[in-house]
Formats: sequence, structure tokens, C-alpha cells
Amino acid sequence: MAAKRTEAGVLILGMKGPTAIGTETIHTAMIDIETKDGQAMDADSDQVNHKNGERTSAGVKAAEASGTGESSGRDGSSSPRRSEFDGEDLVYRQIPGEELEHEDKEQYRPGGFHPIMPGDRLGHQGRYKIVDKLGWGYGSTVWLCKDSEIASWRAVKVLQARDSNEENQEFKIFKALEHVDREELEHNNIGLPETYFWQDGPNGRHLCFVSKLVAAMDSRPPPGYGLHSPTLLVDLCFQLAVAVKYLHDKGICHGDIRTQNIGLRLDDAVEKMSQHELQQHIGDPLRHSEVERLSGRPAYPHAPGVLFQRGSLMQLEPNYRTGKLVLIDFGLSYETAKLPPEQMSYRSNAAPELLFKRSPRGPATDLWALACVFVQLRTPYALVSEYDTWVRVLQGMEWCWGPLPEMYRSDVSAKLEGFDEYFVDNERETPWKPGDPLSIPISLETHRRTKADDSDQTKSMRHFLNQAEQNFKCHLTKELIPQEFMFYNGTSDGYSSDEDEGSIQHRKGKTSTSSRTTTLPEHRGDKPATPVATETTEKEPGSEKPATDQVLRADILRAIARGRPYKRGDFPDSSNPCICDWDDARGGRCIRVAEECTAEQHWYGDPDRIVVWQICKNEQRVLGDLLEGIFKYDPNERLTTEQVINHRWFKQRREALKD
Ligand SMILES: Nc1ncnc2c1ncn2[C@@H]1O[C@H](COP(=O)(O)OP(=O)(O)OP(=O)(O)O)[C@@H](O)[C@H]1O
Repeated sequence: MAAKRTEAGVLILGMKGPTAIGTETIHTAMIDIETKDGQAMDADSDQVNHKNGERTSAGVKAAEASGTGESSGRDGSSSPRRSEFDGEDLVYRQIPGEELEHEDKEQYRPGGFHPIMPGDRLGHQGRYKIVDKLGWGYGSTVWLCKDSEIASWRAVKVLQARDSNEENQEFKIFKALEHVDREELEHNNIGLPETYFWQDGPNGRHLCFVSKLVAAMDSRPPPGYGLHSPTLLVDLCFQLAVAVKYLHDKGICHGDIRTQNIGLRLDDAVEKMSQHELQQHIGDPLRHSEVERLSGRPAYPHAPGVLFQRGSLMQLEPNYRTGKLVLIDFGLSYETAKLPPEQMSYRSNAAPELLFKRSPRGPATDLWALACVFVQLRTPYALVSEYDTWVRVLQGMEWCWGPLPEMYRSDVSAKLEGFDEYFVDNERETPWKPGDPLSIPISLETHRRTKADDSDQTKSMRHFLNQAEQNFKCHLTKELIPQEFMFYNGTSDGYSSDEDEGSIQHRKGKTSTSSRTTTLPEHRGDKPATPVATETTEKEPGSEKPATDQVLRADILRAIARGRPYKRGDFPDSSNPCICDWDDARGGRCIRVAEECTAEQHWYGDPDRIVVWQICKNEQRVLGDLLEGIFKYDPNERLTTEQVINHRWFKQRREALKD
């Protein structure tokens, strides 16, 4: 997916990694953005030994050869080393679809990523020993490292060389918060790096941030990690709001609030684990593919010989849960008073003013993204998919929030002229009128439907949650035995639910989502960081307990698990289920309970686990009210973080904090 530079100078980036949207897995890679200052520096490829992925880091080797070691420390500086780099030749062989599993290998070039492999050492005197890859983004690769000085595990984020300078936004935010008491940052769920250093290598000089390990969420936590308890999920949303408010109070906007930038703090015990112990949880580094140049010349020194899949610390999280959320990745953050001249953004969670207008970003833009994350955490849905094309995003917005208002229409209509995708109504005979959705058919059709049962457009969020609630989803394997599934029939505390509220049965055993061999230990339970207030519940006016027959019952699921054939009569009539006895590639079976069921609506999940998801009517109403207060097309009308934190949805959280 290519970057779109909007007229506002905002870069809307495509997303990394795979996701499942219905059955559609859309593959997009991070995209090339022009080198700002082109710190093209090269190294001598002869200095690197490479055989079958076993190698010494080009950077370390080079430094050893020069006898200087890496430049390190806060004032670290070094001069670039020369190489025989021939730019024309540095094109890598692409394997279709492989970019899903690892960073964009085209960025292994001068000015780009530092080539790193497990076993390499970074920092002054090789202080950080690379053990595994934890992730990557557009601008960096992130590595699990053993810090030899403090004998603890750390994450080291190594930025692309072209972004590695003191004008870097992440660097500026680090500097702005560097002197704040660490406890204060921790208390406010801010995952600021602890320190940084500079690393020289064949592709230039890289800024490296060192952070405590977190279990990065990356997307909504997968089933099976005990992160489906409504109480915990609402608490995570609350903690995120606290983090964003803290930044806003300091005059900083995060600029990139997505589940990918949320981590869950791990218990301190993880820091002191042996490598063996750690790898029992996350597995050994998993090789993904060799890196080959089209010319046939060695990938070195600019690229590693092998790319590795990332190891997820989420596998550790269930057993080392602290319930504490941290907001990470300040790469797109900025001081509100000093907007950077060039703004960048991911399309996912991007507010309309960012997508459609020249408006500068600000706290209200963060608020929009915050609300998107609330939805993503508390329901299994993303409102607008991060993988969608620009027009699809427009379509999604109109689907959710109604026709675009006047303030964006002229910009958008002009842009739409170039599109002839089927969902844009190019053939309409009448001119656009204010109030018409600009995209079809979903928005028009949906709006007719929405209007039919709820004439107030601002109720669209409730409508969304209600629809989502009806679409229970579950997923299970053929081998699953009756007791081995999780059944979250509860809702977050404070809301009425069915009598099975909160009952959880958890499957123990090996995970199968990753090809790494790992064991999922029994988790510590759903432990929100904010203690749960014990007193009960705020009853919403007009709230009603969901009828039992609308709730998917455990015994039916058990029957499913036994492999019994189904018929509609197995379910309560009112849920009118459609059972799709359909096998996915991994032997999982997907069962969807909904009014109608089409292949596109299946959900790909972990076939070892089953999750039943629900938000009761009462909570739909309260959360709907909060979301409606944030999802305003006009940024000036959105709630502030202060108002969000004080909203009824978080009442139990606030009360718990007071106790
Ligand atoms: N402290 C950490 N502990 C564990 N994993 C981490 C940590 N920091 C980052 N990661 C992992 O690395 C990934 C990339 O990190 P980050 O988002 O900071 O990089 P980025 O280059 O700024 O990405 P993007 O282009 O998406 O903004 C994260 O999504 C996460 O999976």
C-alpha cells in the first residue's frame, strides 16, 4: 500500500502485518516515505561473515574492525564508515505475502534499518545482547535484549538511520519527559523509554531506545489470554484514558493511539528470568526467510541474511499479569503547541479532520483514536479497518457516524472524483446534497436501516454496539473437550447480566497460533490494575436484564464441542442462529450465531479456543453514550479526556481508585 500525502501534508500510512476482517485477510506492507536527510552511509561488505544466517552483525564487526566500538551514550557521535555500496544493486528478492511476517526488507539500505540478528550485540561494549525480535514498525525494529550491565531483559528499539537525529519526534518527547519522576510516569501508564544510545552500522547511525519489556497488544488480544473479562477490558480502557489525559495535561499529543501501541506491563520477575525460562514461554527465534538480492550478491552488509518472525511476550502475559497498561511508541507524538511541519499518521483510528482536511491535529484527534481503541478492546470489532483503502475508510465513517458534514464535503467530493470503486456512487443522477452519504451502497442502505429504527443519528453508536452484541462469535476446535473453553457471559462490573456472569473456564495446554513451541500456563486470572469497587451497580434508567433466551448458553456450546450436529432448534428461537459447519485451514471450526451467516462473516481466530462475547443492553447504552460524545465529526464538539475519565462508563474505576 502506498503512502498518500494529503493536501494537509499528512502522510496516511498503510498498516503493517496481517489481520482478519471477516474472512478477508488483507496484506499490506509499510510503505516507502522519502528519505528526509538521506544519511546514506555504507560499510565494507567484506567485514561481514555470513553463512546460512549465522553471522556477526555488520555494525559490530565493523566497529570491531575499526577498533572504536559503537558510538554510544547520549552525546555519542561517530563518523560514517565508507563502503562499496552500489545503490542500483540493492534490490531484494520479494516473496509474495512474506512482508506480513517481518519488517519491510527494502528498508535495509543506507538510511534505513540496522541489520540485526539474534546473537548480535548493540550499545557501548556490546551491552545489549540480541536474543529475539519483538516487533517492527515503519520506522524501527524492536529487539528482546539482555542488558549485561543490569542483568535484565530489555526491549531495544532501533530506529531507521534517516530518522535518527535529535529532531526526531520520539527523541524530543523523550527529552521533554526525561526528567519526570519515573513513578509518576508509571502511575500514569506512560511507557517512556528508560534511556537511549546511538549505534553505528552499515546503513548509518541509529538512535536506539531502551525500554522495559511489555506484552505488546498488537491487535485485540487473542482468545485464550484471559483478556476477555469485561471488567479487565474496561479497566484497560480506563488506564489508556488516564495515559492520554496525562500527556494532554503535559501539552503532548500521542498522535498514534492504536492497540498496537498499547502494552501490558509484566511482573518484575520476568526481568530476571533465564534465557531458557523466557524461551520456554516465547519459543526460540523463528527464522522466516533468507534475504537475497536480485543481483545474487550477498545481502550483507546492508541487510541481515535472514529475517526472523517476532516473538510475542503476550505468551508470558497470562502468567505474569500485572493488569497495568502502558502506552508506548512516541514516534508520532508532538507537543501540542509545536506541531511538527510534516505530520504523519496511520489511517486506522485517524479522525476525519486528519483524513479529509487541512486541520491541524491536536488533543481532539487523539480523542477520536482513543474511542476507536475503546471499541476495539471492548468488542471484537474495529470500527474502521486499518487496512482499508481511503474510500473504504470514508464508507466506514459514513456507515458508523452518518453522512459527512459540510465541513469536509468539498474536500472529499473533489477527491472522490478520481475513484470509480464500486462503492462510490459515480452513477448517481442527482447531485450530492448536504446530508447524502458520499459513499454507497453500505452507507445508504445502512442509513435507511438505522434511521428506520432510530431516527436520531447520534444514536448510531448504540446501534453499532447492539448489532455487534447480537453477532456472538465463537470458535472452537474439533478436539476441544467440553470443559475446555472460556465462556465469558459476563459484562463489565456495574452492568446487569445473565446468571452465568463472569464464569470462565480456561483451557490449559499448548498454544497453536504460533509455530513457536510454547506453553500457555494457567493465567493468574483477570486482574485489573484498578481494583474493582465491590458495591453494585448503577442501574440505567429503563435498563433491562437481557432475556436468558437471548444468551448463548454454555450447554449448547458444550454440545457443539462434542461435535453434535446442530439444527436451529438447538438454540433459543430468538437468537435465530445459523450454524456454519465449516472447517478452516487449521482444522478449527467456526460457528456463528446470527440472523444470517455468509462466508464473508466468518471469523478467523485461534482454533484452540472459544470466546463468547457479549455486551449487555445496559452497558451498550452507557458505552454508546460515551462513544457518541467522542465520535463527532467536528473536533471542537468532542469530549475532552477529563470528561472521558469522568464518564459513567468508568464510574466503577473511579470509585475503586478513591477507596
Ligand atoms: N517495550 C517493548 N516490549 C515489547 N515489545 C515492544 C516494546 N516496544 C515495542 N515493541 C514491539 O515492537 C513493535 C514496534 O514498536 P513501535 O510501535 O514502537 O515501532 P514503530 O517503528 O514506531 O512502529 P509504527 O511504525 O507502527 O509506529 C510494537 O508494536 C511491539 O510489538
